[in-house]
Amino acid sequence: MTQQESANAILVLEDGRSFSGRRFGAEGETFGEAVFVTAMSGYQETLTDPSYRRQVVIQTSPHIGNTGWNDEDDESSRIWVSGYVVRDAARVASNWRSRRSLDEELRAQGIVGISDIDTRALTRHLRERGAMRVGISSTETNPEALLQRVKEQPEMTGADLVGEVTAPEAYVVPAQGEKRFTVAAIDLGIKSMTPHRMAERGIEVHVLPATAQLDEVRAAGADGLFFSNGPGDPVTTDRSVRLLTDALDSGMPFFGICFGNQIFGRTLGFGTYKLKYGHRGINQPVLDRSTGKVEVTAHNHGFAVDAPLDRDTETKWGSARVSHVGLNDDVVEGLELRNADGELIAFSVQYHPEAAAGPHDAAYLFDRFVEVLVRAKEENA
Ligand SMILES: NC(=O)CC[C@H](N)C(=O)O
Repeated sequence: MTQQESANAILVLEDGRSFSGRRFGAEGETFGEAVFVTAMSGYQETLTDPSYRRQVVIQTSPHIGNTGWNDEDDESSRIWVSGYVVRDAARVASNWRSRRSLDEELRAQGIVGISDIDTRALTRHLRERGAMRVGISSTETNPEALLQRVKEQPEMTGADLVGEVTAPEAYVVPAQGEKRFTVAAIDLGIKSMTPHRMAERGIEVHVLPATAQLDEVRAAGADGLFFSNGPGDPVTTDRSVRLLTDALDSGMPFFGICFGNQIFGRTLGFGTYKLKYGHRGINQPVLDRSTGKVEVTAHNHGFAVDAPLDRDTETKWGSARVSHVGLNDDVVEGLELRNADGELIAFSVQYHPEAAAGPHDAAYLFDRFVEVLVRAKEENA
């Protein structure tokens, strides 16, 4: 079916604003939190990122689908977004790795989308009013009726979604080359590039379900603990805060990404809050305050840590501080914890050094983790 022949569809925001467009992907009706992504490439990685669970993703880049869908770039076993919104869906997929079109993949996975929407107007609306619930339907023609159902949907604030995305069983990603360390990576919605980046550095990664506690981390023979990205509100992560507290009490090195940064923040005693519309894209500038370098980074977060930028915070493990700051809005983008000797023992970033998709400026953070593991091993030897 060509785009011209495809059926009409509607999109309705919870504040009543509506748009009409065309069905894209599966036919049907879907709901979620409306969020916009500014990346101009990497839609396959975006769609398969488990952190987008229960979110309807709007691409600000106007042409989507040009490179089709391949068998290599998935960041997990499936598409997780609850809906997909684009301006102009590519009619022809053209790439040597493409196996099928984006529309075919969305349909095969039952993902409802909409195209031919004024995504610029929609994004400006969300920037002004903030992220909100949305519905998309190719079966309903009455926006008022869809609006009623949008208002019945749960909000993202308070949402506990990790149980819907975590691995049911533990699995191992082997180290590449000589094995130097073992790390237990708690799967809160992990992207496959993350264990890959560690494996490239000689780390054997034991990916554990989100329910894992310290005895399971120990049983894996872990030299260090890692917390992944993940969907939902960080206030729902008490179980993970307990695990991280136990791990830090036992002197275990820690590294966290995104949701992992928010959980580290809570463990250090900081609060979290919801951003007006979040950071989602692959060209967000961040300052590493320890080196003064600016890096261009991949982001996907709707919540952030509330920690002071101008002073250190004393904890029972040592001194905590904000290590990275977003240069667009001064949002906390990283945290670090140093012991009484000033040595780094645990750290995290709010953004995505695994960079799938995105620039590789922040890859040094995996090397930083290796340095922390090396020192901890030397001290325990
Ligand atoms: N990618 C992530 O880990 C996102 C963390 C959290 N769900 C947020 O929206 O801020």
